[in-house]
Amino acid sequence: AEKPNIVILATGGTIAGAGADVTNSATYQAAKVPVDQLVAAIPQLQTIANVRGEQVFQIASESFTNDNLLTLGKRVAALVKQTDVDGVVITHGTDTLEETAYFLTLVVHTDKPIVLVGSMRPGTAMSADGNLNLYNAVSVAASKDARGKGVLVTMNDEINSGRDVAKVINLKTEAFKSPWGPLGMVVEGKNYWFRLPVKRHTMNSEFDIEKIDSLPSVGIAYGAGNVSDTAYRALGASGAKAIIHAGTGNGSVAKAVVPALQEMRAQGIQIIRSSHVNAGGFVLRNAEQPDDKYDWVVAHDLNPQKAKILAAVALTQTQDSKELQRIFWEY
Ligand SMILES: NC(=O)C[C@H](N)C(=O)O
Repeated sequence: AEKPNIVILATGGTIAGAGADVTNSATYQAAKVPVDQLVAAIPQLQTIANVRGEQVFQIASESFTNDNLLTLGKRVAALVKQTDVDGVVITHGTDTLEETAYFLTLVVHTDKPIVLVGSMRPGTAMSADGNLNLYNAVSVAASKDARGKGVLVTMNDEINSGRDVAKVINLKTEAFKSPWGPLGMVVEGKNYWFRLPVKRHTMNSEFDIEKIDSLPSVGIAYGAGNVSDTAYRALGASGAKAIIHAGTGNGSVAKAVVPALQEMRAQGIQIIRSSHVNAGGFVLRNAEQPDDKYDWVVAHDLNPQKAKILAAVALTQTQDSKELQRIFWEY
């Protein structure tokens, strides 16, 4: 049988990082090694697929911007339309990998596998995790059984849904978890699936990267004890079209913050309540705050940074808070 054709789009991150010494697992520079070198380091890739690399960016992912998301999204969308491309792998820093994975889930219309991958240690370190993660990513992207499952993330032998996976711990190689568990495992080039995403994604999404040329500004402000409304008001004054409340617990909002959010909603800014609890928040309408009365939106199970991505994408299409809430339930 002919080998599938896989394109690796490289964007930087620790998987392209380099340290001064093999003992440097945490002290290193991200985004140093070019994609051809990453591919050449794993000759076994060519036994599972015809692999070629493209350097899209060379940046640490904490510096990803909306422009980077749009450029990458448009490149992925163009590639998956090509009959000579069977799957796309994206090497990415881990800090915002969960945002890019969700963004692509929302805006790229394809059933071809799109797999994001990073590493927690640079390739120069002892027990570097990048090569195995990348081998796993290519093997998942090259397999027919990965089709139609939405954008995927392969880290630490797990296959997670790009929708809900998040970086939950730093330094450890077991850094990525979904609150609802992995979709499967990849072991020695074979996939073992256990569940499927039910939220709308890729080919069933109403959003399309080919129709999106800019994303509105969406800000995140963090709830904690003794919080004031300063950050919230500053975001509103800076022109944010939506504010994600990274709330305590159930997305609860401190008394000191509620009036500012009511005022900003009256000015047309969307207020979206999410939760910053570590293992996965889940915010319900009218629990903790009267969302119907205030015309606020809840982020469902999306963490604040994923809620930011969905809000930005949704606001390219609607300014209606009820529509926005529908979208938050469906995606
Ligand atoms: N492990 C990593 O990739 C972290 C790095 N700061 C990045 O996101 O680019």
